[in-house]
Amino acid sequence: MSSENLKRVIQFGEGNFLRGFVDYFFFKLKEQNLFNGDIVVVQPIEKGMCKVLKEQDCKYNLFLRGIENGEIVEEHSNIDIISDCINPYEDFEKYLSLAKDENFRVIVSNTTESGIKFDEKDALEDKPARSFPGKLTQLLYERFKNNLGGFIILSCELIDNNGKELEKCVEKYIELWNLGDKFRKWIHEENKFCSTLVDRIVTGYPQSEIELKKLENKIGYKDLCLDTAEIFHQWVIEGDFEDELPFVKAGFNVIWTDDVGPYKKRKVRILNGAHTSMVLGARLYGLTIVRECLEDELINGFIKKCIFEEIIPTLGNSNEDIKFGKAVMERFSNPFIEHQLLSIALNSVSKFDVRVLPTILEFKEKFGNYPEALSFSLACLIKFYKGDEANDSEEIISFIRENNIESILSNRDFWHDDISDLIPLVQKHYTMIEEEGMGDSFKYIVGKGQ
Ligand SMILES: NC(=O)c1ccc[n+]([C@@H]2O[C@H](COP(=O)([O-])OP(=O)(O)OC[C@H]3O[C@@H](n4cnc5c(N)ncnc54)[C@H](O)[C@@H]3O)[C@@H](O)[C@H]2O)c1
Ligand SMILES: O=P(O)(O)OC[C@@H](O)[C@@H](O)[C@H](O)[C@H](O)CO
Repeated sequence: MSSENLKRVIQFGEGNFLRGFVDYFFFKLKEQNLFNGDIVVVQPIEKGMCKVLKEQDCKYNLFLRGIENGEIVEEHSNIDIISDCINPYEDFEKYLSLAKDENFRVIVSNTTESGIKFDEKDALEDKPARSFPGKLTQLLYERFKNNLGGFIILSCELIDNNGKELEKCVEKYIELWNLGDKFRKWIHEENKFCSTLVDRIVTGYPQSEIELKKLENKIGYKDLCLDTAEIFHQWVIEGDFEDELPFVKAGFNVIWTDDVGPYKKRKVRILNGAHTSMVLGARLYGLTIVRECLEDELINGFIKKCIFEEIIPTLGNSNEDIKFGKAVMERFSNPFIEHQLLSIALNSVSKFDVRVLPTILEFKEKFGNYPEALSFSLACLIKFYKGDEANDSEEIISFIRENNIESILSNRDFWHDDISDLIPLVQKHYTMIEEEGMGDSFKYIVGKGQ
Protein backbone atom coordinates (compact mmCIF):
# COMPACT_ATOMS: atom_id res chain seq x y z
CA MET A 1 0.00 0.00 0.00
CA SER A 2 1.35 3.44 -0.94
CA SER A 3 2.70 5.58 1.88
CA GLU A 4 1.20 8.66 0.27
CA ASN A 5 -1.57 10.22 2.34
CA LEU A 6 -4.56 10.59 0.10
CA LYS A 7 -7.66 12.43 1.12
CA ARG A 8 -10.19 9.61 1.03
CA VAL A 9 -13.06 10.46 3.39
CA ILE A 10 -15.32 13.50 3.55
CA GLN A 11 -16.97 13.72 6.96
CA PHE A 12 -20.01 15.89 7.60
CA GLY A 13 -19.92 16.67 11.29
CA GLU A 14 -17.15 17.32 13.78
CA GLY A 15 -19.03 16.36 16.94
CA ASN A 16 -17.92 14.17 19.83
CA PHE A 17 -19.56 11.08 18.44
CA LEU A 18 -17.82 11.03 15.04
CA ARG A 19 -14.50 11.87 16.67
CA GLY A 20 -14.93 9.07 19.22
CA PHE A 21 -16.17 6.48 16.75
CA VAL A 22 -15.69 6.84 12.97
CA ASP A 23 -12.44 8.82 13.14
CA TYR A 24 -11.06 6.27 15.60
CA PHE A 25 -11.99 3.42 13.19
CA PHE A 26 -10.14 5.04 10.28
CA PHE A 27 -7.23 6.00 12.51
CA LYS A 28 -6.83 2.36 13.58
CA LEU A 29 -7.28 1.09 10.03
CA LYS A 30 -4.49 3.36 8.87
CA GLU A 31 -2.28 2.33 11.80
CA GLN A 32 -2.59 -1.27 10.60
CA ASN A 33 -1.76 -0.26 7.01
CA LEU A 34 -5.22 -1.25 5.91
CA PHE A 35 -6.16 2.22 4.71
CA ASN A 36 -4.00 4.89 3.14
CA GLY A 37 -6.09 7.96 3.53
CA ASP A 38 -7.06 10.97 5.60
CA ILE A 39 -10.37 12.53 6.51
CA VAL A 40 -11.51 16.02 5.59
CA VAL A 41 -14.16 17.33 7.96
CA VAL A 42 -16.96 19.61 6.77
CA GLN A 43 -18.81 21.61 9.39
CA PRO A 44 -22.52 21.11 8.61
CA ILE A 45 -23.91 24.18 10.39
CA GLU A 46 -22.65 27.73 10.75
CA LYS A 47 -21.41 27.39 14.32
CA GLY A 48 -19.17 24.52 15.31
CA MET A 49 -15.82 23.17 16.38
CA CYS A 50 -13.90 23.37 13.06
CA LYS A 51 -11.98 26.50 14.00
CA VAL A 52 -10.91 24.99 17.32
CA LEU A 53 -9.92 21.69 15.70
CA LYS A 54 -7.88 23.50 13.05
CA GLU A 55 -6.15 25.56 15.71
CA GLN A 56 -4.82 22.31 17.13
CA ASP A 57 -3.75 20.93 13.75
CA CYS A 58 -6.89 18.74 13.54
CA LYS A 59 -5.43 16.45 16.22
CA TYR A 60 -7.12 15.48 19.47
CA ASN A 61 -6.92 12.95 22.29
CA LEU A 62 -9.41 10.15 22.72
CA PHE A 63 -9.73 8.16 25.95
CA LEU A 64 -11.61 4.85 25.72
CA ARG A 65 -12.29 3.16 29.01
CA GLY A 66 -14.31 0.23 30.24
CA ILE A 67 -14.45 -3.36 31.41
CA GLU A 68 -13.99 -6.15 28.87
CA ASN A 69 -14.26 -9.80 29.92
CA GLY A 70 -13.91 -8.71 33.54
CA GLU A 71 -10.67 -6.79 32.83
CA ILE A 72 -10.15 -3.04 33.00
CA VAL A 73 -9.31 -1.71 29.55
CA GLU A 74 -8.02 1.81 29.02
CA GLU A 75 -6.82 3.12 25.70
CA HIS A 76 -5.47 6.55 24.91
CA SER A 77 -4.97 7.63 21.30
CA ASN A 78 -3.72 10.87 19.85
CA ILE A 79 -5.92 10.84 16.77
CA ASP A 80 -4.33 12.42 13.73
CA ILE A 81 -6.47 11.09 10.89
CA ILE A 82 -8.11 14.44 10.06
CA SER A 83 -6.08 16.48 7.59
CA ASP A 84 -8.36 19.48 7.16
CA CYS A 85 -11.57 21.05 8.45
CA ILE A 86 -13.68 23.15 6.13
CA ASN A 87 -16.38 25.56 7.12
CA PRO A 88 -18.47 25.93 3.93
CA TYR A 89 -20.04 29.10 5.36
CA GLU A 90 -16.62 30.74 5.27
CA ASP A 91 -15.03 29.05 2.24
CA PHE A 92 -17.65 27.62 -0.06
CA GLU A 93 -15.26 27.31 -3.03
CA LYS A 94 -12.88 25.15 -1.03
CA TYR A 95 -15.82 22.98 0.02
CA LEU A 96 -17.03 22.52 -3.55
CA SER A 97 -13.51 21.79 -4.79
CA LEU A 98 -13.52 18.58 -2.70
CA ALA A 99 -15.72 17.15 -5.46
CA LYS A 100 -12.84 17.43 -7.93
CA ASP A 101 -10.42 15.24 -5.99
CA GLU A 102 -10.88 11.77 -7.44
CA ASN A 103 -9.29 10.09 -4.41
CA PHE A 104 -12.29 10.75 -2.20
CA ARG A 105 -14.32 7.57 -2.00
CA VAL A 106 -16.23 7.67 1.30
CA ILE A 107 -18.67 10.16 2.78
CA VAL A 108 -19.62 9.82 6.45
CA SER A 109 -22.15 11.91 8.34
CA ASN A 110 -23.62 12.40 11.75
CA THR A 111 -25.66 15.55 11.80
CA THR A 112 -27.97 14.52 14.70
CA GLU A 113 -31.64 13.57 14.24
CA SER A 114 -32.27 17.08 12.84
CA GLY A 115 -29.71 16.86 10.04
CA ILE A 116 -31.31 14.68 7.34
CA LYS A 117 -34.08 17.11 6.36
CA PHE A 118 -35.14 18.49 2.99
CA ASP A 119 -35.56 22.27 2.95
CA GLU A 120 -37.42 23.64 -0.05
CA LYS A 121 -35.97 27.10 0.63
CA ASP A 122 -32.50 25.82 -0.33
CA ALA A 123 -31.23 26.91 -3.77
CA LEU A 124 -28.44 25.39 -5.88
CA GLU A 125 -26.77 28.83 -5.97
CA ASP A 126 -26.68 29.15 -2.15
CA LYS A 127 -23.19 29.24 -0.74
CA PRO A 128 -23.87 26.85 0.95
CA ALA A 129 -27.38 25.35 0.97
CA ARG A 130 -28.69 25.41 4.51
CA SER A 131 -29.53 21.75 5.03
CA PHE A 132 -26.97 18.95 5.13
CA PRO A 133 -28.65 17.03 2.23
CA GLY A 134 -28.71 20.30 0.26
CA LYS A 135 -24.97 20.79 0.79
CA LEU A 136 -24.34 17.16 -0.11
CA THR A 137 -26.34 17.49 -3.35
CA GLN A 138 -24.29 20.56 -4.30
CA LEU A 139 -21.11 18.52 -3.81
CA LEU A 140 -22.42 15.45 -5.65
CA TYR A 141 -23.57 17.59 -8.60
CA GLU A 142 -20.15 19.16 -8.86
CA ARG A 143 -18.56 15.70 -8.88
CA PHE A 144 -20.96 14.51 -11.58
CA LYS A 145 -20.11 17.54 -13.73
CA ASN A 146 -16.43 16.61 -13.37
CA ASN A 147 -17.13 13.10 -14.70
CA LEU A 148 -15.78 11.39 -11.59
CA GLY A 149 -16.94 8.29 -9.72
CA GLY A 150 -19.43 8.24 -6.87
CA PHE A 151 -19.12 7.54 -3.16
CA ILE A 152 -19.83 5.00 -0.47
CA ILE A 153 -22.05 7.12 1.79
CA LEU A 154 -22.27 5.99 5.41
CA SER A 155 -25.01 7.75 7.41
CA CYS A 156 -24.68 7.49 11.17
CA GLU A 157 -27.66 9.60 12.25
CA LEU A 158 -29.89 7.82 14.76
CA ILE A 159 -33.03 7.85 12.59
CA ASP A 160 -34.74 4.92 10.85
CA ASN A 161 -33.28 4.09 7.41
CA ASN A 162 -30.78 6.94 7.65
CA GLY A 163 -29.10 6.13 4.31
CA LYS A 164 -32.36 5.78 2.42
CA GLU A 165 -33.75 8.96 3.96
CA LEU A 166 -30.63 10.86 2.88
CA GLU A 167 -30.96 9.47 -0.66
CA LYS A 168 -34.64 10.56 -0.71
CA CYS A 169 -33.63 14.10 0.23
CA VAL A 170 -31.03 14.20 -2.57
CA GLU A 171 -33.75 12.96 -4.94
CA LYS A 172 -35.97 15.87 -3.84
CA TYR A 173 -33.19 18.40 -4.53
CA ILE A 174 -32.73 16.89 -8.01
CA GLU A 175 -36.43 17.68 -8.61
CA LEU A 176 -36.36 21.11 -6.97
CA TRP A 177 -33.20 22.23 -8.75
CA ASN A 178 -33.95 20.54 -12.09
CA LEU A 179 -30.66 18.68 -12.13
CA GLY A 180 -31.78 16.25 -14.82
CA ASP A 181 -32.12 12.53 -15.43
CA LYS A 182 -28.45 11.91 -16.20
CA PHE A 183 -27.48 13.18 -12.78
CA ARG A 184 -30.30 11.17 -11.19
CA LYS A 185 -29.01 8.03 -12.91
CA TRP A 186 -25.44 8.80 -11.78
CA ILE A 187 -26.64 9.29 -8.19
CA HIS A 188 -28.35 5.90 -8.05
CA GLU A 189 -25.83 3.90 -10.08
CA GLU A 190 -22.54 5.36 -8.92
CA ASN A 191 -23.27 6.05 -5.27
CA LYS A 192 -24.26 3.71 -2.47
CA PHE A 193 -26.27 5.29 0.33
CA CYS A 194 -25.73 2.84 3.20
CA SER A 195 -28.01 2.89 6.22
CA THR A 196 -25.97 2.15 9.32
CA LEU A 197 -26.48 1.67 13.04
CA VAL A 198 -23.85 2.98 15.40
CA ASP A 199 -23.41 2.03 19.02
CA ARG A 200 -20.87 3.45 21.45
CA ILE A 201 -21.48 5.62 24.49
CA VAL A 202 -19.44 8.72 23.74
CA THR A 203 -19.36 11.08 26.69
CA GLY A 204 -17.28 13.76 24.98
CA TYR A 205 -15.38 16.49 26.76
CA PRO A 206 -15.26 15.76 30.51
CA GLN A 207 -17.89 17.70 32.43
CA SER A 208 -16.34 17.32 35.85
CA GLU A 209 -13.30 19.41 36.73
CA ILE A 210 -11.65 16.44 38.52
CA GLU A 211 -12.03 14.17 35.50
CA LEU A 212 -10.76 16.88 33.16
CA LYS A 213 -7.69 17.59 35.28
CA LYS A 214 -6.91 13.86 35.52
CA LEU A 215 -6.93 13.45 31.74
CA GLU A 216 -5.10 16.72 31.09
CA ASN A 217 -2.38 15.60 33.47
CA LYS A 218 -1.98 12.41 31.44
CA ILE A 219 -1.46 14.30 28.17
CA GLY A 220 0.36 17.25 29.70
CA TYR A 221 -1.50 20.03 27.89
CA LYS A 222 -4.96 21.45 27.26
CA ASP A 223 -6.92 19.83 24.43
CA LEU A 224 -10.22 21.57 23.71
CA CYS A 225 -11.33 18.66 21.50
CA LEU A 226 -10.50 15.97 24.05
CA ASP A 227 -13.03 13.15 23.77
CA THR A 228 -14.03 10.28 26.06
CA ALA A 229 -16.00 7.12 25.35
CA GLU A 230 -16.52 3.53 26.38
CA ILE A 231 -14.53 0.66 24.84
CA PHE A 232 -17.62 -1.11 23.49
CA HIS A 233 -18.50 -0.36 19.90
CA GLN A 234 -20.67 -1.79 17.18
CA TRP A 235 -21.22 -0.54 13.63
CA VAL A 236 -23.83 -2.35 11.56
CA ILE A 237 -23.69 -1.31 7.92
CA GLU A 238 -26.01 -2.17 5.04
CA GLY A 239 -23.91 -3.36 2.12
CA ASP A 240 -20.51 -5.02 1.95
CA PHE A 241 -17.48 -2.85 1.36
CA GLU A 242 -15.09 -4.90 3.49
CA ASP A 243 -12.71 -5.07 0.48
CA GLU A 244 -12.30 -1.31 0.48
CA LEU A 245 -12.87 -0.72 4.18
CA PRO A 246 -11.48 -3.77 5.98
CA PHE A 247 -12.96 -2.97 9.39
CA VAL A 248 -13.60 -6.62 10.26
CA LYS A 249 -10.06 -7.57 9.27
CA ALA A 250 -8.82 -4.77 11.54
CA GLY A 251 -10.66 -6.40 14.46
CA PHE A 252 -13.64 -4.06 14.73
CA ASN A 253 -17.12 -5.18 15.71
CA VAL A 254 -18.51 -4.26 12.30
CA ILE A 255 -21.37 -6.19 10.72
CA TRP A 256 -22.01 -5.88 6.98
CA THR A 257 -25.65 -6.86 6.42
CA ASP A 258 -28.66 -6.60 4.10
CA ASP A 259 -30.86 -5.22 6.84
CA VAL A 260 -29.88 -2.97 9.72
CA GLY A 261 -33.51 -2.94 10.98
CA PRO A 262 -33.43 -5.68 13.65
CA TYR A 263 -30.11 -4.48 15.11
CA LYS A 264 -31.40 -0.94 15.28
CA LYS A 265 -34.67 -1.92 16.92
CA ARG A 266 -32.86 -3.88 19.63
CA LYS A 267 -30.37 -1.10 20.34
CA VAL A 268 -32.83 1.81 20.30
CA ARG A 269 -35.51 0.03 22.33
CA ILE A 270 -33.17 -1.45 24.95
CA LEU A 271 -30.20 0.91 25.34
CA ASN A 272 -31.65 4.26 24.30
CA GLY A 273 -35.07 3.25 25.70
CA ALA A 274 -33.51 2.51 29.10
CA HIS A 275 -31.60 5.80 29.05
CA THR A 276 -34.65 7.88 28.18
CA SER A 277 -36.97 6.12 30.62
CA MET A 278 -34.55 6.36 33.53
CA VAL A 279 -32.84 9.76 33.35
CA LEU A 280 -35.73 12.14 34.05
CA GLY A 281 -36.97 10.30 37.13
CA ALA A 282 -33.41 9.72 38.34
CA ARG A 283 -32.65 13.42 37.94
CA LEU A 284 -35.81 14.37 39.88
CA TYR A 285 -34.65 11.90 42.54
CA GLY A 286 -31.37 13.86 42.79
CA LEU A 287 -28.79 11.87 40.80
CA THR A 288 -26.32 13.31 38.27
CA ILE A 289 -24.66 10.58 36.21
CA VAL A 290 -25.68 7.18 34.85
CA ARG A 291 -23.27 5.18 37.00
CA GLU A 292 -24.88 6.58 40.18
CA CYS A 293 -28.21 5.23 38.94
CA LEU A 294 -26.78 1.74 38.72
CA GLU A 295 -25.21 2.08 42.17
CA ASP A 296 -28.51 3.17 43.73
CA GLU A 297 -30.53 0.08 44.68
CA LEU A 298 -33.87 1.67 43.90
CA ILE A 299 -32.98 3.14 40.51
CA ASN A 300 -31.06 -0.01 39.60
CA GLY A 301 -34.25 -1.99 40.31
CA PHE A 302 -36.22 0.45 38.18
CA ILE A 303 -33.85 0.11 35.19
CA LYS A 304 -33.90 -3.68 35.49
CA LYS A 305 -37.68 -3.63 35.54
CA CYS A 306 -37.79 -1.43 32.44
CA ILE A 307 -35.30 -3.55 30.51
CA PHE A 308 -36.06 -7.12 31.57
CA GLU A 309 -39.76 -7.01 32.50
CA GLU A 310 -41.08 -4.54 29.99
CA ILE A 311 -38.81 -3.77 27.00
CA ILE A 312 -37.33 -7.22 26.31
CA PRO A 313 -40.61 -9.17 26.76
CA THR A 314 -42.20 -6.77 24.27
CA LEU A 315 -39.40 -7.50 21.79
CA GLY A 316 -40.02 -11.25 22.21
CA ASN A 317 -37.53 -12.31 24.91
CA SER A 318 -34.91 -13.73 22.53
CA ASN A 319 -31.56 -14.82 23.94
CA GLU A 320 -29.88 -12.12 21.86
CA ASP A 321 -32.09 -9.44 23.43
CA ILE A 322 -31.44 -10.74 26.95
CA LYS A 323 -27.68 -10.85 26.27
CA PHE A 324 -27.80 -7.30 24.94
CA GLY A 325 -29.84 -6.15 27.97
CA LYS A 326 -27.25 -7.62 30.37
CA ALA A 327 -24.43 -6.00 28.40
CA VAL A 328 -26.23 -2.66 28.60
CA MET A 329 -26.45 -2.93 32.43
CA GLU A 330 -22.68 -3.52 32.48
CA ARG A 331 -22.00 -0.66 30.09
CA PHE A 332 -24.11 1.71 32.20
CA SER A 333 -22.05 0.68 35.26
CA ASN A 334 -18.75 1.53 33.52
CA PRO A 335 -16.68 2.86 36.44
CA PHE A 336 -14.69 5.21 34.17
CA ILE A 337 -17.47 6.95 32.37
CA GLU A 338 -19.29 10.01 33.65
CA HIS A 339 -22.41 10.12 31.52
CA GLN A 340 -24.42 13.16 32.58
CA LEU A 341 -28.16 12.56 32.99
CA LEU A 342 -28.81 16.08 31.76
CA SER A 343 -27.01 15.45 28.48
CA ILE A 344 -29.14 12.36 27.83
CA ALA A 345 -32.24 14.35 28.87
CA LEU A 346 -31.80 16.81 25.98
CA ASN A 347 -34.89 16.76 23.68
CA SER A 348 -36.55 14.02 25.72
CA VAL A 349 -40.01 14.44 24.19
CA SER A 350 -38.93 13.36 20.70
CA LYS A 351 -36.65 10.69 22.17
CA PHE A 352 -39.52 9.29 24.29
CA ASP A 353 -41.77 9.23 21.24
CA VAL A 354 -39.30 7.09 19.26
CA ARG A 355 -37.41 5.14 21.92
CA VAL A 356 -39.98 4.36 24.66
CA LEU A 357 -43.56 4.94 23.55
CA PRO A 358 -43.55 2.17 20.89
CA THR A 359 -42.71 -0.34 23.65
CA ILE A 360 -45.51 0.97 25.90
CA LEU A 361 -48.08 0.59 23.11
CA GLU A 362 -46.83 -2.80 21.89
CA PHE A 363 -46.69 -4.12 25.49
CA LYS A 364 -50.39 -3.22 25.90
CA GLU A 365 -51.23 -4.97 22.65
CA LYS A 366 -49.29 -8.06 23.60
CA PHE A 367 -50.11 -8.38 27.31
CA GLY A 368 -53.39 -6.46 27.68
CA ASN A 369 -52.16 -3.90 30.20
CA TYR A 370 -49.73 -0.97 30.15
CA PRO A 371 -46.18 -1.50 31.47
CA GLU A 372 -45.97 0.08 34.91
CA ALA A 373 -42.35 1.34 34.92
CA LEU A 374 -42.31 2.79 31.41
CA SER A 375 -45.67 4.51 31.96
CA PHE A 376 -44.29 5.91 35.21
CA SER A 377 -41.36 7.31 33.23
CA LEU A 378 -43.82 9.31 31.13
CA ALA A 379 -45.18 10.88 34.33
CA CYS A 380 -41.56 11.64 35.30
CA LEU A 381 -41.00 13.30 31.93
CA ILE A 382 -43.96 15.62 32.48
CA LYS A 383 -42.86 16.44 36.03
CA PHE A 384 -39.30 17.11 34.79
CA TYR A 385 -40.49 19.41 32.00
CA LYS A 386 -42.57 21.40 34.48
CA GLY A 387 -39.36 22.09 36.42
CA ASP A 388 -36.43 24.25 35.39
CA GLU A 389 -33.92 21.73 33.99
CA ALA A 390 -35.71 20.75 30.79
CA ASN A 391 -33.69 21.38 27.63
CA ASP A 392 -35.88 21.23 24.55
CA SER A 393 -37.53 23.62 22.10
CA GLU A 394 -39.21 26.61 23.75
CA GLU A 395 -42.50 25.53 22.19
CA ILE A 396 -42.44 22.05 23.74
CA ILE A 397 -41.32 23.26 27.15
CA SER A 398 -43.96 25.97 27.41
CA PHE A 399 -46.73 23.66 26.18
CA ILE A 400 -45.95 21.15 28.92
CA ARG A 401 -45.58 23.84 31.59
CA GLU A 402 -48.91 25.43 30.71
CA ASN A 403 -51.06 22.32 30.25
CA ASN A 404 -52.47 19.43 32.23
CA ILE A 405 -51.74 15.72 31.71
CA GLU A 406 -54.81 15.26 29.51
CA SER A 407 -53.80 18.00 27.05
CA ILE A 408 -50.14 16.97 27.07
CA LEU A 409 -50.94 13.36 26.24
CA SER A 410 -53.43 14.48 23.58
CA ASN A 411 -50.81 16.50 21.72
CA ARG A 412 -50.30 14.62 18.45
CA ASP A 413 -47.32 16.82 17.53
CA PHE A 414 -45.47 15.19 20.42
CA TRP A 415 -46.61 11.58 20.25
CA HIS A 416 -47.77 11.06 16.65
CA ASP A 417 -50.41 8.65 17.89
CA ASP A 418 -53.60 8.64 19.93
CA ILE A 419 -52.33 7.83 23.42
CA SER A 420 -55.30 9.26 25.33
CA ASP A 421 -55.96 5.77 26.72
CA LEU A 422 -52.83 6.26 28.85
CA ILE A 423 -54.17 9.38 30.57
CA PRO A 424 -55.61 7.73 33.75
CA LEU A 425 -52.44 5.71 34.49
CA VAL A 426 -50.03 8.58 33.86
CA GLN A 427 -52.30 10.88 35.91
CA LYS A 428 -52.21 8.36 38.77
CA HIS A 429 -48.40 8.19 38.65
CA TYR A 430 -48.07 11.96 38.38
CA THR A 431 -50.28 12.47 41.45
CA MET A 432 -48.22 9.87 43.32
CA ILE A 433 -44.98 11.75 42.47
CA GLU A 434 -46.52 15.01 43.71
CA GLU A 435 -47.94 13.52 46.91
CA GLU A 436 -45.35 10.88 47.89
CA GLY A 437 -42.15 12.26 46.32
CA MET A 438 -39.72 10.46 44.00
CA GLY A 439 -38.24 7.99 46.49
CA ASP A 440 -41.55 6.46 47.60
CA SER A 441 -42.88 6.52 44.05
CA PHE A 442 -39.88 4.57 42.76
CA LYS A 443 -40.31 2.13 45.70
CA TYR A 444 -43.94 1.58 44.73
CA ILE A 445 -43.11 1.02 41.03
CA VAL A 446 -40.15 -1.26 41.64
CA GLY A 447 -42.01 -3.24 44.31
CA LYS A 448 -45.07 -3.76 42.14
CA GLY A 449 -45.36 -7.16 40.63
CA GLN A 450 -42.81 -8.72 42.98
N1 LIG B 1 -22.78 10.57 22.17
C1 LIG B 1 -23.16 9.30 22.03
O1 LIG B 1 -22.98 8.46 22.91
C2 LIG B 1 -23.80 8.88 20.76
C3 LIG B 1 -23.77 7.53 20.41
C4 LIG B 1 -24.44 7.14 19.26
C5 LIG B 1 -25.09 8.07 18.51
N2 LIG B 1 -25.10 9.38 18.87
C6 LIG B 1 -25.80 10.34 18.04
O2 LIG B 1 -24.89 11.24 17.46
C7 LIG B 1 -25.46 12.55 17.38
C8 LIG B 1 -24.38 13.55 17.65
O3 LIG B 1 -23.87 13.35 18.94
P1 LIG B 1 -22.56 14.09 19.42
O4 LIG B 1 -22.30 13.56 20.77
O5 LIG B 1 -21.50 14.01 18.40
O6 LIG B 1 -23.08 15.62 19.50
P2 LIG B 1 -22.27 16.96 19.23
O7 LIG B 1 -23.13 18.03 19.75
O8 LIG B 1 -20.87 16.84 19.71
O9 LIG B 1 -22.20 17.10 17.64
C9 LIG B 1 -23.33 17.37 16.88
C10 LIG B 1 -22.95 17.42 15.40
O10 LIG B 1 -24.15 17.54 14.62
C11 LIG B 1 -24.11 18.69 13.79
N3 LIG B 1 -25.48 19.25 13.72
C12 LIG B 1 -26.26 19.63 14.75
N4 LIG B 1 -27.47 20.05 14.30
C13 LIG B 1 -27.43 19.93 12.94
C14 LIG B 1 -28.34 20.21 11.89
N5 LIG B 1 -29.55 20.72 12.13
N6 LIG B 1 -27.96 19.98 10.62
C15 LIG B 1 -26.73 19.48 10.35
N7 LIG B 1 -25.84 19.18 11.30
C16 LIG B 1 -26.17 19.41 12.58
C17 LIG B 1 -23.12 19.63 14.44
O11 LIG B 1 -22.55 20.46 13.48
C18 LIG B 1 -22.11 18.64 15.02
O12 LIG B 1 -21.19 18.28 14.02
C19 LIG B 1 -26.62 12.58 18.36
O13 LIG B 1 -27.77 12.97 17.70
C20 LIG B 1 -26.75 11.16 18.88
O14 LIG B 1 -28.07 10.67 18.68
C21 LIG B 1 -24.45 9.80 19.97
O1 LIG C 1 -27.12 10.81 21.91
P1 LIG C 1 -28.59 11.07 22.22
O2 LIG C 1 -28.76 12.37 22.91
O3 LIG C 1 -29.44 10.91 20.99
O4 LIG C 1 -29.08 9.94 23.22
C1 LIG C 1 -28.48 9.78 24.46
C2 LIG C 1 -27.93 8.36 24.63
O5 LIG C 1 -29.03 7.47 24.74
C3 LIG C 1 -27.05 7.94 23.46
O6 LIG C 1 -26.05 8.86 23.21
C4 LIG C 1 -26.39 6.57 23.70
O7 LIG C 1 -25.39 6.70 24.66
C5 LIG C 1 -25.80 6.06 22.41
O8 LIG C 1 -26.82 5.98 21.44
C6 LIG C 1 -25.10 4.72 22.58
O9 LIG C 1 -24.73 4.21 21.32
